[in-house]
Amino acid sequence: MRKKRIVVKIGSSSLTNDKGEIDQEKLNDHIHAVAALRKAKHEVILVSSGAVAAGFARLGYPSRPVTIKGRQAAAAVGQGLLIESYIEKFSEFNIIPAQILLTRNDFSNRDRYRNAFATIMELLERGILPIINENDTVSVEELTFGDNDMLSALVSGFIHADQLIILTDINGLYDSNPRVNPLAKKLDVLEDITDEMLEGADSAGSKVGTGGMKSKLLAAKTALSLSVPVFIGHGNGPDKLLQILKGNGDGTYISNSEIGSINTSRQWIAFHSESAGKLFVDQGAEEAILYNGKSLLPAGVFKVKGTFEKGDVVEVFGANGLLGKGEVSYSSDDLKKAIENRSEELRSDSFVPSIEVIHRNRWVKV
Ligand SMILES: Nc1ncnc2c1ncn2[C@@H]1O[C@H](COP(=O)(O)OP(=O)(O)O)[C@@H](O)[C@H]1O
Ligand SMILES: N[C@@H](CCC(=O)OP(=O)(O)O)C(=O)O
Repeated sequence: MRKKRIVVKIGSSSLTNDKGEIDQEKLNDHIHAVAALRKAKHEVILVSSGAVAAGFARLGYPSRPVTIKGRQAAAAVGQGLLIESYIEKFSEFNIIPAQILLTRNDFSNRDRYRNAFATIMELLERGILPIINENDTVSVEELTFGDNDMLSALVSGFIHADQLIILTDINGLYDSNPRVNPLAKKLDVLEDITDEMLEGADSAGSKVGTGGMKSKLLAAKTALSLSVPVFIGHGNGPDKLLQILKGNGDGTYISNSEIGSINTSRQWIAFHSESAGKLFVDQGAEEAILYNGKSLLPAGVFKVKGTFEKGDVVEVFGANGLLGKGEVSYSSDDLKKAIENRSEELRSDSFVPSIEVIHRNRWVKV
């Protein structure tokens, strides 16, 4: 089998018990499976939850804390315990783990995004195993990824992974929550995540997990849009991840061969950038950027809203609403001037559009 780059996301329920401790047996199982993948020369990146679940008991909480500060304190204790266990157990296989803690902000800031990317690449090149978790201590609600499922999907796209494996406490996606509906049917292979599936997926998870199956489906949808195939399910033994890669996993496979890959800087524009302004374009421009793969030229822009600099990201609107986002080659002041000049020039019928407002390589449709 060709060497692959694989992101493995391990949920809290697959690492810890209900009492707030790391389940050494479950952890050992994952360690052996990751070591087997590495032995087969695949590159592995772990996204590991479990900090809160591994830490709350030591702080004297009877169950997963409900307050943000309680969860953050539990994560601060639990993350150390988790990494300690990973380092110790992986050392038996001569695998060196590296801890990476990220927030949503680290992705929306372009420099931090590039730095995180460069660090992960350097680690992989040196044969290190990156273990990523959300930086819970500084993540207030609006700065979180929502859950580690979405974090694993964004990381998979970011590093152009060949496969995202989401390990959880259930063997895949069912058409409704099987813990509530005993007649729920398992879905083995999917090409897309539909609204109906999202409705059938509960956001209630296990006692220690967050987001339930719904967050996994939303993550899978994002991974698919980034052209990364996804597996959701579980398994046992050192062979489980290799078997999943071979298509023999106990879970749901989600992939769509029609989706093309999207480069890292366009991913940043699509998923992480904050918009600094709005452009309104005419019908000709709409057709050019949506259907003909063209750059947006000043001639097609009739209104500019907001104050932005060259290099910022703006939203582009057509007659029926938002069309997409792109990086502008003009500041708002210069673009407004270009439009005003154009009106004057048009009157004299000699207007020649200068450089593009948004280059097609810096543009993503919604
Ligand atoms: N449609 C569904 N199919 C499968 N599981 C579902 C569905 N809806 C909700 N669930 C629940 O999602 C749980 C897994 O989510 P969660 O506890 O957040 O996992 P993790 O800790 O691995 O992230 C399952 O144990 C199951 O109870
Ligand atoms: N950063 C948190 C992750 C919480 C989370 O998303 O949990 P899960 O639903 O088990 O993947 C932790 O480590 O506890």
